Amino acid sequence: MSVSAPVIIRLLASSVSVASRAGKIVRDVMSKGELGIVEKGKDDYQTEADRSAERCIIDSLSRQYPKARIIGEEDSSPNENEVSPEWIVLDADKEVLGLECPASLKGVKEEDIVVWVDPLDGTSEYTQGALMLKRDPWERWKMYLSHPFISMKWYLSLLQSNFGFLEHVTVLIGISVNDKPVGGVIHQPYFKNQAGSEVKMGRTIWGLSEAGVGGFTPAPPPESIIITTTRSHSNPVVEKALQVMNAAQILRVGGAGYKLLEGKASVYVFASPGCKKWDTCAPEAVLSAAGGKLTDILGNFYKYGANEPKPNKTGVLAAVNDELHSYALNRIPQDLKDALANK
Ligand SMILES: Nc1ncnc2c1ncn2[C@@H]1O[C@H](COP(=O)(O)O)[C@@H](O)[C@H]1OP(=O)(O)O
Ligand SMILES: [Mg+2]
Ligand SMILES: [Mg+2]
Ligand SMILES: [Mg+2]
Repeated sequence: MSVSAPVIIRLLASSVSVASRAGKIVRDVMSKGELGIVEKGKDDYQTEADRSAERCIIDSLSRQYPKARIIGEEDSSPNENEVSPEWIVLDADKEVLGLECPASLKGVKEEDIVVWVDPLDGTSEYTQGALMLKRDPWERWKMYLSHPFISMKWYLSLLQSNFGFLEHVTVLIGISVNDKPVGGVIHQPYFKNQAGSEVKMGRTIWGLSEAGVGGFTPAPPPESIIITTTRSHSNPVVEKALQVMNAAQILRVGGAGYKLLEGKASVYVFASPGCKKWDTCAPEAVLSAAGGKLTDILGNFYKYGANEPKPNKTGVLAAVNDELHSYALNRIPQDLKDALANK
């Protein structure tokens, strides 16, 4: 790797490479079928894929950037014996390495950086996707019975969804400096790239403040207001904030990363706690590098320093540009904003 490139560029390039490897781990765990689901809290689950992908990312990055602070959702403490050597990725994406570093980021030191890692965003959709890979209806029913958190309504909607919701799953690596997300990687393990008759799985998107985005072409915003929101963590306040938007359509999809990428919506509204710093750091970096804005429901930016609280207590409001962000912010009633702020 070019040691002359500024550390932000090198770290972003390393993150692009390791995110793809983590995506392969996510697919491999699914293919094996042993998900190892652990309940961390209400509506909050972890699988073998979350744990292994996190070890792959944190071990790979911390070996190369020991002075950066790296925080992962799953809190898996490094244990040399358990890390498979194939999970250590030391190469770096060539396209990102060749980027011109913005002047404001050239002087950033490794110790100034905080990295927020969500090894698998969209865990609900991932576990539900596993059901759909069971072709035998009896096997599928038995697996459903071992997923006590999937309601019958969801099970029926899954049966209609054909491939389940695996496409909503992403791997998120967000890079912050001075509390601000400046670089982000969003990898989609289940994105299908059609090359002739061959299908290659996986796509990686990156964004760097003042430099732009790569790995995809941001679509122009739809002409009418299309909102995206949670499909698995809704409640009456979340619904109230959606009703006031006067939207032409509401798309309910899983994961924080996928909502920002989907391209079909222009605003993301989630008036509830639940998302954490690792859910929003990478998406905020990519969105803002593409000209968008992500704040809480009150219009304040979250801070991404290592000692900041992890939960995004006051929800998420994101839009593809400032104008739509202001529109959505002004529509949310003050009493709803106050209720979230005082929770
Ligand atoms: N109540 C919650 N408990 C735990 N995680 C949540 C909660 N609400 C949101 N999240 C996280 O934010 C992501 C986006 O939310 P949603 O899919 O509901 O729109 C989820 O995929 C989940 O990330 P993760 O899957 O990494 O645990
Ligand atoms: Mg989780
Ligand atoms: Mg997440
Ligand atoms: Mg996660």
